[in-house]
Amino acid sequence: MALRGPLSRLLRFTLSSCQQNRSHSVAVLGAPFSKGQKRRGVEHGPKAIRDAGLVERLSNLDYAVHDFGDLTFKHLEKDEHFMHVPFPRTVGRANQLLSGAVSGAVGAGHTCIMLGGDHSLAIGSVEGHAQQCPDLCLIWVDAHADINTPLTSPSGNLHGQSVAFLLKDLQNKMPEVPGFSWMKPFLSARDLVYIGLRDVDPALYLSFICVHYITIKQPMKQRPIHLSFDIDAFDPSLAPATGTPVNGGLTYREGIYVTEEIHNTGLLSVMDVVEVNPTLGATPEAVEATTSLAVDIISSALGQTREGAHITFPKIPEPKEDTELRL
Ligand SMILES: NC(=[NH2+])NCCC[C@H](N)C(=O)O
Ligand SMILES: [Mn+2]
Ligand SMILES: [Mn+2]
Repeated sequence: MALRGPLSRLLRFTLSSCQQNRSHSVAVLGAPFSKGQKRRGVEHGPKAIRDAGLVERLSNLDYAVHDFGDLTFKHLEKDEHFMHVPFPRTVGRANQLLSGAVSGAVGAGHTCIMLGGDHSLAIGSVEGHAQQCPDLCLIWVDAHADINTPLTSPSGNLHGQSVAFLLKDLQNKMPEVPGFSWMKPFLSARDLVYIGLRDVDPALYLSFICVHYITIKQPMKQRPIHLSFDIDAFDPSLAPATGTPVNGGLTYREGIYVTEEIHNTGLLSVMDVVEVNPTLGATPEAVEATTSLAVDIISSALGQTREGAHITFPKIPEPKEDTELRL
């Protein structure tokens, strides 16, 4: 007999791996991968973000931090271009591996932080998340919409196409890309929100309008959130060590505001932080600024506040006689 009513709702709530212990347990997953674009160095992102003190900062926020280390990705030998898209099978395989790892981490009850790597990794990260939480919604913070298809992409780079692999709405616009037969698009455009866009390719203008139109008409409900944060959403003066910087980006305050508000929903389930490329900073300070910014947005998405801890005094302390200032 199928359960109905409050009990079945309670059981569904209790059993959902999307809800378990989320607030106290964080999985950190490194994805040192750069083949979704042509500038090497972004594979050093996970180490650079860890070296900027990530695990310590999260532990100070009272999380049990489980650092699962870095995934090992292979470059596949026979991996010819598909149209003008480089390394399709290598990118597809890397994402398949990442998908399994993210699914495992979410299934085990952790909030998962995925450190990239380039933004093509969002394909596997969101797919793996959706295996556990099919009702997730996606918040994409980025200078770029990353919604090109192989036919519209000016560069061929897969990091500019991740969203097109995920969206059901673009299914009939996508050719079959070798390396991706393990997945099917599953996300609806109404479950996607963009923040920070300012370099949108002309060919994808129409689908972009469609995403926004639907999003505004149907605001998101209480769903697990996948936050995919491309560090180039920030202004290059704040995050210079990245492959495709665009002027006029988010200020520090705007970026922290976004992550604080996402924390306040209590629904953050997976966060990607991608496109930190420590080999592209002009100086060590430029690299340090970018990596510590990455640590700041992760900490803020996990509950660090700018106002400090709230300590409530039962009675407001008053100065005693002998603490008076004597000259
Ligand atoms: N994840 C990124 N940084 N993407 C940059 C994409 C740049 C350009 N729109 C392209 O398709 O090639
Ligand atoms: Mn970008
Ligand atoms: Mn991106």
